[in-house]
Amino acid sequence: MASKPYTVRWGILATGGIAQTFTKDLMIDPSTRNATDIAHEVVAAASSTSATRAQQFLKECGILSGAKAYGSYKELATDPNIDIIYVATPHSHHYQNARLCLEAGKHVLCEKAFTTNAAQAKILVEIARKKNLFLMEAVWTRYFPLAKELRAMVQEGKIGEIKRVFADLSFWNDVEKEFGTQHRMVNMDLAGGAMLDLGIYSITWVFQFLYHIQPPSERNPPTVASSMTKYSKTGCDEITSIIMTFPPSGTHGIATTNLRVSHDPDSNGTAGAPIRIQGTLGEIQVFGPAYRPLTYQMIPASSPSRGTPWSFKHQTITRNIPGHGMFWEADECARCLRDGKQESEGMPWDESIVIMEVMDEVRRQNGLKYPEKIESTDFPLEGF
Ligand SMILES: NC(=O)C1=CN([C@@H]2O[C@H](COP(=O)(O)OP(=O)(O)OC[C@H]3O[C@@H](n4cnc5c(N)ncnc54)[C@H](OP(=O)(O)O)[C@@H]3O)[C@@H](O)[C@H]2O)C=CC1
Ligand SMILES: O=C1OC[C@@H](O)[C@H](O)[C@H]1O
Repeated sequence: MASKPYTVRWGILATGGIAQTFTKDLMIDPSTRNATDIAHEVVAAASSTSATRAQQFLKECGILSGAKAYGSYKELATDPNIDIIYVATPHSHHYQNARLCLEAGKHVLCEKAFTTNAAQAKILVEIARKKNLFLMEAVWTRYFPLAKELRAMVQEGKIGEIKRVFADLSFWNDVEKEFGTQHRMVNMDLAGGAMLDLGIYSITWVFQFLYHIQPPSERNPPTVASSMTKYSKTGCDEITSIIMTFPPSGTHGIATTNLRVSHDPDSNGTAGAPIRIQGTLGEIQVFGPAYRPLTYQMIPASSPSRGTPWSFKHQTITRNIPGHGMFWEADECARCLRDGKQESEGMPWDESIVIMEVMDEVRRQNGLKYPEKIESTDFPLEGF
């Protein structure tokens, strides 16, 4: 007889767009993705606005009874019936909100970008370590079966020695009209800007191959060269391009993001791959927005002078998703809790910190500072 699934009780902190997408994904029967060992239950949600808003959120997510609705994040953090809290506030608030939950003894899954800077990330990790709690940055893309499959393929040398990764996540926005000055995408008080919101996915694609799957002795932080163009109305970055060089191999990762032109200009994925993983035997191209990869193409290297080694077949593979795809990271959290792990192998603490350090360095090189209050490591602060 099959054993009972390990059930995790979730609390949802904030009621915005991604909180809703994530919560709806949690409600999908795990067996639809062949997961029978774990299960999820949403037991509470909190809104900083009001308990009524939290109640409405639960209803919108299809949770009609049983779950608690709180009008403050503190009440959620101290609810003894919750195992893990999903933090879904703007970047500016992650440090304060995740720390609130950790200090109250809760495991935490915190949206990307993890914090506004590496100093804040290090403190969260230290608290989790000392309190024996699970903590993970919600880089959901890494838990897609497609991403895992590609990491395994590249690690086993399928495309030869890896030399370079290009990754872009950019959207054709009418920035002034769509975001104005207050939207979280451009608001400096909310740590807005292209890099922390979108560029982090480009960086994560580079890191998966040039850092994460490297042998431990060769897993080193990259040197960084970068350029940023600022949005004249708020001063956040609207275009950021980063070249990372990873020692000792000297491989290059080029991560780009842009709020004014798209990685997918015709909106149907036919204009070229936003992600290219290049090895000495060929390359893998990944299609779909960098956060939600759906299709990849394997292209063996070939040239008139060197011929075609045909180490693998030219092929295009699409992996369909039974939902939005955020449940895979939630499943990972459940398995880590079940197995007593404090961090996830797919997005380890050290890597979240190194990525925050890369983004700190890019901001330093380009003179981008967020307001002192949201870069502060003081806790607790008024207004969060
Ligand atoms: N993984 C993914 O695919 C995605 C991740 N994200 C990440 O999720 C986070 C939230 O993004 P998103 O859901 O789009 O944002 P929204 O603006 O839709 O929601 C943010 C929520 O945070 C709460 N909040 C608390 N304080 C503030 C404040 N001062 N200003 C605004 N909101 C506040 C609010 O909920 P309440 O009033 O209930 O407290 C609000 O609804 C970001 O870190 C973003 O990078 C975003 C989109 C996709
Ligand atoms: O994480 C994200 O992915 C989807 C984007 O549209 C969103 O702005 C970003 O926060």
